[in-house]
Amino acid sequence: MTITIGLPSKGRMKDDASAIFEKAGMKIVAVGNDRSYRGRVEGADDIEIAFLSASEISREIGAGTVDFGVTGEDLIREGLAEADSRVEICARLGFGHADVVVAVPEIWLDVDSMADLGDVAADFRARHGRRLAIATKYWRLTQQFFSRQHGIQLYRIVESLGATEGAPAAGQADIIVDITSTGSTLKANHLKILSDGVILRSEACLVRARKAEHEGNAAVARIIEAVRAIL
Ligand SMILES: Nc1ncnc2c1ncn2[C@@H]1O[C@H](COP(=O)(O)OP(=O)(O)OP(=O)(O)O)[C@@H](O)[C@H]1O
Ligand SMILES: O=P(O)(O)OC[C@H]1O[C@H](OP(=O)(O)OP(=O)(O)O)[C@H](O)[C@@H]1O
Repeated sequence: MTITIGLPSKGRMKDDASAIFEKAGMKIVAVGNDRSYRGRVEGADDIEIAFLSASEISREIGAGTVDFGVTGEDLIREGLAEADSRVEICARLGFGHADVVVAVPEIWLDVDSMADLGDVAADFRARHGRRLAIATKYWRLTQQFFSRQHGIQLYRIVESLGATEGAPAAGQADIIVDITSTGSTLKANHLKILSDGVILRSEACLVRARKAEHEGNAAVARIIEAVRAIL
């Protein structure tokens, strides 16, 4: 069986992901020229590398078209329903740290927690004639956190594909759910994170598609062991 590993082809995780594999004794070499989206591991003919974007990796692992991948936990949990039954997080890799958070305008002085936000959502329609609007690209995580974990049902999600932090000032939404690492984008947009508003602490992970053929496969076990050994 050939084992396919999805690695980031671009973006902030690209270099660190390749470096982890190299450190673990799996040197990645491109097949063909530098712009090729296929690679292999030196000395391991049974491993193939597919270079994909971080969010494609999450999707392909869910579909089982790659066996392993390196991507952010946020993209796994946002991209896949019932993620834990479909994929295994084999290792947390120590880079690509970012938190998915609920942030509200700093001037909402009496809103500090999800309970406070629940109160605001409950009488938002009476006060403003519409539901509380949340700008985000994290639909699934937002719904799980608001509806299932906090019992907040009265809101509307406004899809945002970029510059999410600007949505409240632009009047497109009231609050946001987005990723933050240093916090400087939130600050620049006068937003604050709620005290219990961290939905997920994400980082880059080695993720495996749960497949029957992996059971008892020595090469699969070796890849996991090699990566874990250097962390
Ligand atoms: N400051 C940050 N902003 C956004 N994402 C970050 C940040 N720090 C780490 N990450 C993580 O990086 C991953 C996304 O990486 P990147 O933005 O490089 O992907 P991408 O190449 O843009 O993918 P795609 O084009 O498919 O969206 C996510 O898992 C995210 O959690
Ligand atoms: O907390 P901070 O350190 O300020 O980082 C957070 C910001 O960084 C990312 O945007 P980026 O500009 O990287 O663009 P992208 O979302 O298109 O990757 C992310 O979407 C946030 O807006």
